[in-house]
Amino acid sequence: NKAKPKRGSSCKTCSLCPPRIDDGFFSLRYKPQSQQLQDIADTCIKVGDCSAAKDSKYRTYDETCNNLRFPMWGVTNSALVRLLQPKYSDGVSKHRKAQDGSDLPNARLVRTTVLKDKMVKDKKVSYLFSVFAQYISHDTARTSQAAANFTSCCNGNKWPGQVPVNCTSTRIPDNDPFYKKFGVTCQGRIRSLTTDDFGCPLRPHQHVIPVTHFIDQSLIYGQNKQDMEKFKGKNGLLQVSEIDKRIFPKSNANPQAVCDIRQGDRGICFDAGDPRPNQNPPFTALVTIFVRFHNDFAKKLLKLNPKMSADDVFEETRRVMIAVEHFIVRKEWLHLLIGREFMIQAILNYTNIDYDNNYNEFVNPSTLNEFMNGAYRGGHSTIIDKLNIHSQGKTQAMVLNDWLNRPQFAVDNFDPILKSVCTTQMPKQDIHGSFAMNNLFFRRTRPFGLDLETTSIERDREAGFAGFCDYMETLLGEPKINSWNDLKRYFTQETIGNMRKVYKHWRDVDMYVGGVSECPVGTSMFGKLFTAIIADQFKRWLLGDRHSPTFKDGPGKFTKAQLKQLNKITMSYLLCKYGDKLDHVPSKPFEIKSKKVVCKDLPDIDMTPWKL
Ligand code: HEM
Ligand SMILES: [Ca+2]
Repeated sequence: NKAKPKRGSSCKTCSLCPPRIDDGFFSLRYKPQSQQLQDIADTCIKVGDCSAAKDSKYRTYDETCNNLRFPMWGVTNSALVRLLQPKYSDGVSKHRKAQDGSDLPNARLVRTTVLKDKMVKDKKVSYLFSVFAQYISHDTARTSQAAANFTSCCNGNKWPGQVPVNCTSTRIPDNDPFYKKFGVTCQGRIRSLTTDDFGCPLRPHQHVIPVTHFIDQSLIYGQNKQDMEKFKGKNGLLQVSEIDKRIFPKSNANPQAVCDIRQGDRGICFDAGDPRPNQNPPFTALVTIFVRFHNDFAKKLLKLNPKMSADDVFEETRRVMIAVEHFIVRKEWLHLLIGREFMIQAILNYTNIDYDNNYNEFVNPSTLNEFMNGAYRGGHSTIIDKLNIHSQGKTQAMVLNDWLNRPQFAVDNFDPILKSVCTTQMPKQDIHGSFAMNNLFFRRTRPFGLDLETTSIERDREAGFAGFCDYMETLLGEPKINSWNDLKRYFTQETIGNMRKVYKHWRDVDMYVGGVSECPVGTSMFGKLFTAIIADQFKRWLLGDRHSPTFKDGPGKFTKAQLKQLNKITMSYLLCKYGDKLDHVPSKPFEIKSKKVVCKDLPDIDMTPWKL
């Protein structure tokens, strides 16, 4: 069943892309790494005894002892892992230098010259795809910031001369096409935490994330047991808030500090296992759907088994929630991201969920630095600047920048948002970001804001990634790149021309910039490099998880009868059941052209396989 992609077939909107004469990714020399030895970053984490966790059906909350041989793999506050050694100029933490020893070109200049603002719509995929992509990102990654005051990173909006401690501010060129009008010469940013901050003198340093690396709904349940206790309610339920007779995530105890609450607003602000449930209204809506699902399933479980303890109801429901998240990734979502043919190559082709023997204790399930600070940030080009919402015969535009950290919009327009994300075409995953995200981001009441993609370039440099050419040659085994001309294998002429305006040498091109600019390969949304990194990452998460819901010898496996029911909990099921009152939803909600499901015709899942 090895489906072969047609050569250059995915260059639908980009007729100028080169044919992928190397036959796409099927000839990759790159192999997902299985690590026989502890990753060096593991030396930072000490984990105690795993005997209690060994046979438990349930994961620990910080994921310690998921892997019994390497019990620190993927746990909260552990370091990312790397596919390639970094190229820090001092071997430890300082930015990579250009080939001639000078600094790499200014990140904002690279952004405006190579990654230009433009909105191209995807013909196949709905905006819900992007919202779910962010769900996975908040489950598995988060840039933790060093102790610094954001406003101190620039001198007002002016370049401070010397970047203050713990900041990685970007100098905005004086002749910037947008910021010049406003006299802005600095974009502030706080550096991310590294192993050094945790007293672990790794050389070169590595970045640490404050979340469990696994796909495990930690964005709902928290990153450790103590966190979880904050969200656990009575009878196995999650604590929730009730607004206008509907269920939403728990209210935030510090709404003024966490949310953007303006005069006349209702003061709505939520809290969840990851602190970003309020970030944008469609995302808040998706978090709410999963919170509602937890409480509905938990109630049914307790009704069926009145003697079950509240703790068991909570744990079992969490286990189901995680399985549902995994199954949506495997069955409905991942093939749209990296292409079915690549899923097959990476042994990730699940269309029907059944037992497997895929767990491999030598696969490190940790989040890759190249994924978090590289490939997956490319997804920012799929963020919509405004979403048209149809409600009560009227259409209003939700301008995303006006509704960041203001979840009230999601509460007031819950079903209309769900309908809209299913029927709106997603901005295409490509070299372009939106003007709104890359000039106006978080502008609040100002006429200008931040540039999210400049931040991605800066995070690549903080991570010390080798250049794009090194990645292609060393990681993917591509032929040596000896000239700008050789880059024609991967980019359009226009992209190469733009790169040449800012980079002095082709080997200077940043990994992020090259990766996001690459023409797509096969039916993947990405080029070869980002496809390979993302496939490797999902392989780690799905195959390196002892608690995989389908691992046949695993402690977390479901019975056959339970699996049959879980197979029915699809994205359309969740929308129908946990939207407020939707009549119908698409049967494939991540795809624009999809048949309808009439919600009242959709049977509930049968709970009997959970009868004790
Ligand atoms: C409206 C939607 C979104 C907004 C407002 C948003 C905003 C942000 C912000 C502010 C950061 C932190 C930047 C930094 O300081 O380093 C970030 C990081 C990140 N974003 Fe997004 N993002 C959105 C959607 C997405 C999507 C759709 C994806 C993936 C396809 C994604 C993937 C990531 C990743 C991997 C990171 C780095 C890890 C982290 O800090 O969470 N984001 N995003
Ligand atoms: Ca997680």
